[in-house]
Amino acid sequence: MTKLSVNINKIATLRNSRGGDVPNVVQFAKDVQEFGAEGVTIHPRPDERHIRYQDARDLKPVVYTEYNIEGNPVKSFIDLVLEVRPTQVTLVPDAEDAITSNAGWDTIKHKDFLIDVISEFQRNNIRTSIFVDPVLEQIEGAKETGTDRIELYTEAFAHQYGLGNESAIKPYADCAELANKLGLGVNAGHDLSLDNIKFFSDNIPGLLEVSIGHALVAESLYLGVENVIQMYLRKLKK
Ligand SMILES: CC(=O)[C@@H](O)[C@H](O)COP(=O)(O)O
Ligand SMILES: NCC(=O)COP(=O)(O)O
Repeated sequence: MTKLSVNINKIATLRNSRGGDVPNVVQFAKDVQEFGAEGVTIHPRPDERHIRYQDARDLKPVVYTEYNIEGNPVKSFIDLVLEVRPTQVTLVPDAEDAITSNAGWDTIKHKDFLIDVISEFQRNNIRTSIFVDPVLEQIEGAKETGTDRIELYTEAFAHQYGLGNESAIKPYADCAELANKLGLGVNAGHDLSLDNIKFFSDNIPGLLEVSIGHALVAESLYLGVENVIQMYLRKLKK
């Protein structure tokens, strides 16, 4: 069974755009779990433009499913994760000015750094995952770092599948197979959506978890807007 972890970064983005506390990210995390989500993911960045470090702390007591914190392991991020102690930390090599994550780790070049950071988290009983492109050498490199899991970066698949290219699944399926063989758990995320998730999960062996945020929030808007407009109209009726 593949677990669905809901990335709530976009909820924080919406909140921050008005400066208040609407929508409330803690309440949202409680609600998505009530609705069946099997995990909550956040991706705090150093500029705190969406999820803030304080949100990570505030969410800890309410996330009773899997709590996954993603991010680039700069010192402030490492300190935060060690303080909050989520179920899982996912290491992502995103530049500070990147709009969103845009590449996986070079697990060969950064092997020593990753070994150090991963062992520190594991000593503190935090499961580790590292964000990787679907390249076999990178999966072999990931194994060398001692990580518990990998997260396959699915942007390329999502883009190609949207254009009708089903063969874009192949490198992901091959990498998942290799990871299974090497004893690495397999997660996946980025641009997964209602359109592509079934095909993706049907074709990836041993897929343990997907984290989905951007599309899930956009889809929730589209699928909820009719209901909300009707509710307003009912309240406006004299
Ligand atoms: C690693 C990954 O793909 C996601 O964490 C993604 O970066 C979501 O973050 P944003 O919501 O900030 O785009
Ligand atoms: N790890 C991927 C994630 O958390 C969500 O990415 P996206 O669905 O917002 O692209």
